[in-house]
Parts: sequence; structure tokens; C-alpha cells
Amino acid sequence: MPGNTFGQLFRISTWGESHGESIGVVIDGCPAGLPITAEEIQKELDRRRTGQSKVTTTRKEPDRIRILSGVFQGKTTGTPLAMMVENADADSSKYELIKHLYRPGHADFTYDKKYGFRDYRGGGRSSARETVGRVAAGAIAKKLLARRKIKVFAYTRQIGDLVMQSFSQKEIENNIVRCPDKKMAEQMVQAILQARKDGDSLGGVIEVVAKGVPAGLGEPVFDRLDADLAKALMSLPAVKGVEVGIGFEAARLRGSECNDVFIAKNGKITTKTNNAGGVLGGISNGNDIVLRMVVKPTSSINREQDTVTQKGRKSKIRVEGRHDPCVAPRAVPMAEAMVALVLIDHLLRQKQAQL
Ligand SMILES: Cc1cc2nc3c(=O)[nH]c(=O)nc-3n(C[C@H](O)[C@H](O)[C@H](O)COP(=O)(O)O)c2cc1C
Ligand SMILES: C=C(O[C@@H]1CC(C(=O)O)=C[C@@H](OP(=O)(O)O)[C@H]1O)C(=O)O
Repeated sequence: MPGNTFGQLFRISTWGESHGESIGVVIDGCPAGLPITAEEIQKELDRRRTGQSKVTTTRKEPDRIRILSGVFQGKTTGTPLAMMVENADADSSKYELIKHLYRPGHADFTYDKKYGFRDYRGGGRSSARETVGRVAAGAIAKKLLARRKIKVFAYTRQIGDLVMQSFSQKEIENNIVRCPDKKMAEQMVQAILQARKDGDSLGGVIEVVAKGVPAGLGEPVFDRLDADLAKALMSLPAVKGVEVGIGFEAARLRGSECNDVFIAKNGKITTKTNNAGGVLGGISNGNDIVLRMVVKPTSSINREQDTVTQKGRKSKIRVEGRHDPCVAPRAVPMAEAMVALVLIDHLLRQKQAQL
């Protein structure tokens, strides 16, 4: 089955290319009766949008959301919910010049291998522009989760070798790199601007937290909650790794250090620490769900690199055009959307698990 669909009970299909006419999403399985407005979805899309600050691509897409179906009198109807935005500022001229060359680090070569043909304008379907649909669907998932007092938020933890030290949750939205550690945020901005000036790019780490998730979500074997969350984040462009809880740090610890010891608090069973990141045996344990994803440095860089033509002839490439010098800041709302989509899907599945 072509891989444009995600989720089991809350299913989304995204469609569209970076330089095509428009781009969007269809949600199938959204429960009826949820009050939702275009403005609420727009708010999330505005956090994802291009051209929003000096550390993002200069492509200027307004990304005005249109709800085409599935909402009547301000409420979801339970029928397929379709949403789209126009591509208003695509400029394919720079791509015309490099259409026979493979950009190192981008998907040009692999798309040719898979399909024998590709829409070379703006990376076509491989462009992060595809995530418009995910973020729009994520806005609806977030609203459904909020009814159960579940909140998903993310922030930039690291850019290049700059790692956040501390933060207050209230400040998460306050700066353009979306790092809640204000001091570090300023350094991150400078590092990104410098990388762009050098004709280069930077990678980073984003942390995602879900609060208020009840114990019991997730399936015990293949659709473990952590497996689905990892897949959701890994399915975002440029993501090269995902950690749950303490993640790879677990290799250094002994069992006695790693185990989250059970305690009873105000008549509720919980744990003293949260090294597991809120999931045990693939099932949520009621603690915060804590995840991290690493994004690689943007591959399209404005400096000469070696490459080959489609026919395998040696060549040089300098990728011009409008690219994010670091994808981390704009990936923050994408990560939240993907986690919200998994959680709403599993919440609906859990409703079927117990009478
Ligand atoms: C928020 C975001 C913005 C991105 N912007 C760009 C960009 O401007 N230029 C680019 O070459 N890649 C960009 N990417 C990354 C590419 O889409 C990605 O590297 C490409 O699809 C190949 O996939 P892979 O890196 O996962 O292998 C962006 C990714 C994200 C998440
Ligand atoms: C357009 C968006 O981001 C784009 C993601 C992207 C890529 O290769 O992923 C390349 C750039 O655009 P273009 O396809 O025109 O070269 C970014 O501007 C967006 O997120 O809406």
C-alpha cells in the first residue's frame, strides 16, 4: 500500500508536492461533534510556516487553511475532513538548473531509483512542505486530546553543539529557535545565521513532552505506544533518530539506576523517576511521555559539493534557492502534531479495548 496514510482509527492521508498547485490532508475517523474553527488550525500552521523569521527559509507561503469537508455549523460531522492550502510562492527556476544532478543528502537519487521519474521542483513530495497536512490534522488531534486534559508540547533542545541547560514551560513560544532557555536561544540564533553565511547548515535535537496521558494506551506487541511514537517522529523529513525517556543513556546505567521505582502518592500508583519516558511494555504508565528526535543539518547548502548527474557523470553542485539553514525550529510544531496524532489514535483504540 502506498505510504501516504497514517494511523488506524484516526487515519490521515496527506497529498501534494512542494511546487504543485496546493497541498493538504484528509482525516478519516475524526469523531463527530468536536467544535473546531479554521482559526484554531491556522494558529498551528502559522507556527510551521516558512519565512516567519530570519532563521527559516525565505520562501513566503501564507498557508491559509481551507476546510473543504467534514465540518458543519462549526463542528466535525464524523465524515472525512479535508483541508488544504495553496502553494503561492513556489519558485522552480533554481531547480530547473539542477534537475539532472543529485543533491547530496536529499531524496533526488532515491526517488529516481524508486519511481524512475520525479517531480524535481522543490523536492516534490519529499519536501517538508508535505507536513502542512500533518500539522493541520495535528491541530484537530490536539483539540480532541485537550478534552481529556492531555497536552503535547515540544521545544528545541540542541542546535549544533549548543545544548539547552534549563527552562520554564511558560517561555516555550517566546523565541525564534523555539528553545526555552533564553540565553542559549540567542547563541543558537547566531550559530544558525553564521552557518547560513558560511553556505552551510546545522542540525539539532527537539524534545517532545505529552502531559496528562492516562495509563493504558498502546498495544502490547507490534503497535507498542513507543514504537508508534518513534515511527511517527522518524516519518518526518530530516529525522535521523528518536529516543524515549533516557534513550541511549540507558546503555551506561545499571538496572538499579535505570528502574523507575514504584511509589504510592495521594492514593495513586506512580514512580519516583521517569527514565522510561512514560511507557512500559509498549503501554503508557501515566507519567509524562518524553521523546527526543534528532534532525540532520539541511542538505541543500549554498556551497560547491561533489556529485554526479543522473547518468552517473562526475559533476559539481551548489544548491541555491530558499532553504532552512536549520530545520529544528520549524520541526517543533511538526513533532507535536505527530505525537498528538499517535495519542488520539491510541486513545480511540483504548476505548475499544475495555467494555
Ligand atoms: C522543518 C523542515 C524544513 C526543511 N527544510 C529544508 C530545506 O529548506 N531544504 C532542504 O534541502 N531540506 C529541508 N528539509 C529536509 C528535507 O526535506 C529532507 O532532508 C529530505 O526530504 C530527505 O529526507 P531525509 O533527510 O529524511 O533522508 C526540511 C525538513 C524539515 C523537517
Ligand atoms: C516550503 C516549505 O519548506 C521547504 C522545505 C524544503 C525541503 O526540501 O524539505 C525546501 C524548501 O522549499 P523549496 O521546496 O521551495 O525548495 C523549503 O522552503 C514548507 O515547509 O512549507
